[in-house]
Amino acid sequence: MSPPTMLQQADAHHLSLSEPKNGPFTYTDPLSEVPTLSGVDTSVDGSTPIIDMEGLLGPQRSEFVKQIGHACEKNGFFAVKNHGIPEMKINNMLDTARDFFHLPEEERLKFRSSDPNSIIRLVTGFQDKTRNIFVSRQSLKFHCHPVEDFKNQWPSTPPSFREKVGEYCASVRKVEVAMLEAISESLGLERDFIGKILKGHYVSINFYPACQESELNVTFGVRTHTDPTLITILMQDDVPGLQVINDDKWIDVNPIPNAVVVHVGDMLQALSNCRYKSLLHQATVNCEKERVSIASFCYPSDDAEIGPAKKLIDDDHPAIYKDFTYKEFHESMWRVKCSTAKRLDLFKAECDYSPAQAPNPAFPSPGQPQRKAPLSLFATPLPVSTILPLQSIAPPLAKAAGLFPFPHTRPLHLSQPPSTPQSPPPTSPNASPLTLLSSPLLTAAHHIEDEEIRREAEGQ
Ligand SMILES: O=C(O)CCC(=O)C(=O)O
Ligand SMILES: [Fe+2]
Repeated sequence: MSPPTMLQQADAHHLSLSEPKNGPFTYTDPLSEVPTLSGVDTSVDGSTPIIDMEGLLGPQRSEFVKQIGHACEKNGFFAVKNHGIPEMKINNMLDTARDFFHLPEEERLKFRSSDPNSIIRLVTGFQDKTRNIFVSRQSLKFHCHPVEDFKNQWPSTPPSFREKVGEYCASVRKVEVAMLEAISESLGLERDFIGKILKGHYVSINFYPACQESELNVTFGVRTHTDPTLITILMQDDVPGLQVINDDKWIDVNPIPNAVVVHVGDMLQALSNCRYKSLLHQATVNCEKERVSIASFCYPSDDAEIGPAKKLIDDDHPAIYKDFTYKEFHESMWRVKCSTAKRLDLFKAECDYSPAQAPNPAFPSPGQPQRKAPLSLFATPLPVSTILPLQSIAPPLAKAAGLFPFPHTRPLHLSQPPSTPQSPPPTSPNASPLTLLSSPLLTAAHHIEDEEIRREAEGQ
C-alpha cells in the first residue's frame, strides 16, 4: 500500500481535531447554518445591473455615477463591461489559475501557511462536521499591489504564473481606482475621498472542483459571507456559481463574458454610513464542471480612519459607526467570533464593547501561547465531495441586525437532519451582537473549527 499523501495525513489530523464535542456551543451563526435545500427563488436573467465603464470617461459621467450609486444602494453589486482589462489578460489569468490548481498537490502545498498576514497562502476545502457541510473551495490568496513588491513570492510554476497574474492584477487595479472614484462621487464626496485611504489589493484565486455525490448533507463552494473590503472585483469563468442576496432572494449572478462583478464590502458599508450595504454572497459547486473565479479585494491602509464620512452625517442620518482604523477592524475580525454580517456591529456607535478585549488566537499578545495551526485549514479533508442542489437560507441574523430589509425569513430545514445535531442557543431578534461572541468556555476543538469556518467565510 502506498504511504498516505500529505493531504491524507493532514485530513486524519483534522478529523481527530474536529470531532464535535458536547461543550457549550455559544456561537450561533444562522448565516452559516445548514442551508435549506429547497424553496429558494433564483432570479431570472436581467437582474444584474450592468454598468458600461466607458460611460465614466465621456460627457455623461454624472449619469453613470448615478447608476453606480443606485446599484450600490439597491443591489450591493453590479457588473461592469468595457472595463479596459484586455480579454487576453483575462483568459491568461483564468488559464493560469486552472493550471496552478491542476499541479501536483505537493507543489500547491508549498504555499500553505497558518499566518493570516502572510503574503501568500493556500487554503483548501474542509468539512464542517458540526453542521455536516463540506466547503469545497480551494484558494490561493496573495498580495499583489504593487505587483513588483510581491511577485517574487508568488508561484514560479506554472512558469507563466508571475507574468500572467501580474498583468491581470495591474489591470484590475485600474478598475478598482476608477470604481472607487465613481463610488465616492455617487455618495456626494470628493472624487478621491476613498482613493486617499486605499492601500492594497489582495487576490484570491478560487478553484471549485467538479463534485460527485457523497453522503454528506450539503456542499458549498463558499458559504454565505460578506467581504471585509472596500469593494471586491470578481471575475468568473463561464461556469455559474455566484449567488447574492437581493430583495430578500438568492439570485444567481451568472457570468457575463468579459464583464467583472463589483461587490460592496464591509468597509464601504461603514464609510457610507450604511447607505451601501456589504453584499451577502455565496458560491455553489457544479456537478460536471470545475469552476474558477478571481476575487480582487481592495482594502484601506492600516491606519485609515473608517468611520462614516462626516459629510454623510446629519440629524436625519446620525453616525451608525464609530471611527475606527482598518487595523482595528482587521484584527477584530480574527479575534472575535461572529458571523461576517455581524462583525461591523462591534464598531457601531452604540456598542461599548472593545473587540480588543477578546483573546486573539491569530495575533497572540505577548505571553499568550501561539496556537498551532490547524492542519485542517490546508487539507482537502475528504476523498469525495458532495453535490446537492445547493441553496441557502435567507439570513434572519442580518435582519435582526437591521442590515437587510427582509420582510420574512425562510425556515431552516433539511431534507434529512444533520447526523450530529448540535443546537445553538436561541437568538432573540433583539439580542445584542455580543451574544454572538466567543466564550472562554468554548472547547479548544470548537475554537479551531470555528476559527477555520470564519477564515473560510471571510473570503480571506
Ligand atoms: O467564486 C465566487 O463566485 C465567489 C468568491 C468569493 O466570494 C470570495 O472569494 O470572496
Ligand atoms: Fe466573497
